[in-house]
Amino acid sequence: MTTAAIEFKNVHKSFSRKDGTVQRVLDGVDFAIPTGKTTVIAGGSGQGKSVTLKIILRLMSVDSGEVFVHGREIGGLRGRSLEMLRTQFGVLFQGSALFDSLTVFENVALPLRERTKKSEDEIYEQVNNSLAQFELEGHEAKYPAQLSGGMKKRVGLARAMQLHPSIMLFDEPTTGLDPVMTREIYHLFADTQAEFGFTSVIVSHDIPKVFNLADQVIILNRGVMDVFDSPEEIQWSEKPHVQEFVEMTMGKIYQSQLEEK
Ligand SMILES: Nc1ncnc2c1ncn2[C@@H]1O[C@H](COP(=O)(O)OP(=O)(O)OP(=O)(O)O)[C@@H](O)[C@H]1O
Repeated sequence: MTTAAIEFKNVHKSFSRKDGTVQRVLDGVDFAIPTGKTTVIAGGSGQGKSVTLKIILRLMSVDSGEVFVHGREIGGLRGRSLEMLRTQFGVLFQGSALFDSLTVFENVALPLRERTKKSEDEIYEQVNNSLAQFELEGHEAKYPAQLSGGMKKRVGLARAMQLHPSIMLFDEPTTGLDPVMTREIYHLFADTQAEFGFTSVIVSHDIPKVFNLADQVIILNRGVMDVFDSPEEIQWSEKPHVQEFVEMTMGKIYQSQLEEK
């Protein structure tokens, strides 16, 4: 059996509130994200999706339990080992996180300038190839404010791909996009993944659209995660916290299926 790209074993994470109470965000979570596949982590607002991503990147530590990336437990990593861990990830956040004062070219070139010893000629060639691949030719001198929402996502994706990550993390990647643009961006993710073969983890509220992409869906509700291989499996689950999630979201799924017809 191949090693999972990411694995959580009995992970707990709580926060102390000002009123002295404790908020349990992850309450003994177990899951494995298979290498080279697409996993969607879905859950309502405030259920701990972003916390999960921060734990994976070791931007946040766990209270107890273990987290493995490509079979290596990451809790004890420090300094250079932690840096090495993070270079395995490409990240695309909600707002694309582009630097407003940098052009498209400079934004995409940034990881190469900061993290590699490549010459300017090599950077020029690699970035231009990427811009062509992500259909951004002719826009290299533009600033983020001059781009559409979909173009910003493409620039963010091009930048995230520069160091050839083995795992891509997408945090609500289609926020602010209309349905047509959303579909285009998800196709682009799928095509890019097919070409580069990375493991894809998508955190999203956008349940109907992402289900089409997912090899596996993890539902996060009330501190518990459940893993499913298909939307049908989720729908027929008898677990109360999954049913609660289904009630909140499935109406939206049917609505979207009607709209597609
Ligand atoms: N550093 C922190 N200190 C205290 N509480 C935190 C911290 N980070 C997150 N939380 C709390 O943990 C809970 C989960 O937060 P998280 O951002 O992971 O939710 P989410 O599922 O990503 O929600 P959304 O979809 O709204 O972004 C929230 O109630 C949040 O207030």
